[in-house]
Amino acid sequence: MIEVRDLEVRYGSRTVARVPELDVAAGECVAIVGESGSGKSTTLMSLLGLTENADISGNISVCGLNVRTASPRALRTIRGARAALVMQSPQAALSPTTRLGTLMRRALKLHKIEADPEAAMKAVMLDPALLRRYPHEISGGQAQRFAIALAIALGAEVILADEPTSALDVTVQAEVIAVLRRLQRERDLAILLVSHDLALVSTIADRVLVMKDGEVVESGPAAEVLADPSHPYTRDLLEATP
Ligand SMILES: Nc1ncnc2c1ncn2[C@@H]1O[C@H](COP(=O)(O)OP(=O)(O)OP(=O)(O)O)[C@@H](O)[C@H]1O
Ligand code: NI
Repeated sequence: MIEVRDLEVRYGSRTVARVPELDVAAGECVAIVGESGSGKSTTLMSLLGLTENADISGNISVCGLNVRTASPRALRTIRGARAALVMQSPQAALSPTTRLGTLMRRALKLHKIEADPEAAMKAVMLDPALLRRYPHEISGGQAQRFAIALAIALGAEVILADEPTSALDVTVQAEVIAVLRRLQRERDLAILLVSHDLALVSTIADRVLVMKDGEVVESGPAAEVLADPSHPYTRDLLEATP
């Protein structure tokens, strides 16, 4: 579902992310971990062509679409429905004056998809009654789960999730991860997850990429990398994990 080769993202003369190889198959979860500023979000956003003012080179394919050469229209279809982005603070991306239910129905109509909003809410363990609320009336974790519910309703095949980096949000993250994990199994979703939290990643990811200063310093099966890290940086990251 995701195939990346020789990706390089630059802002001006500065290379902020270099990813030689990144593949995510259906039903698989790949996590990008690394400290703040290591290039995780930049990598994720570049996969949907959402990095503004960045110079990008390399090959990016998402749901079979060549993201770098695709028409704006083809890109919109992928972004809106087939590959869903779950952001660090999804509330900011939702219209503040529109109820969640209206938002979901509009998105379904736009993509000409028939789905039951209440069933989608239940699939992410949210009370369907929340559909009557406005985005500012729900918590950050609920907003992230709503973004996933929206993706589910639209029939997304790929989920790109950028986890909150605040240490205070651990329980919220665990909630969101639990939902993703179940959906991955039930719906054969391809998940690319960005996180700074190795403990969390170890519970869901099949494979891990460890980034530092824009470079992938280590990658491989999650169990192997986390049990026996070969790079000193990964060892430090693990030691810093409670
Ligand atoms: N629009 C931009 N213009 C210039 N530099 C940017 C831009 N966006 C990000 N950067 C830089 O790219 C680097 C990587 O940022 P990125 O947001 O990808 O890190 P991250 O690993 O996601 O960090 P965090 O865990 O804090 O979210 C940082 O040094 C950041 O300052
Ligand atoms: Ni980030």
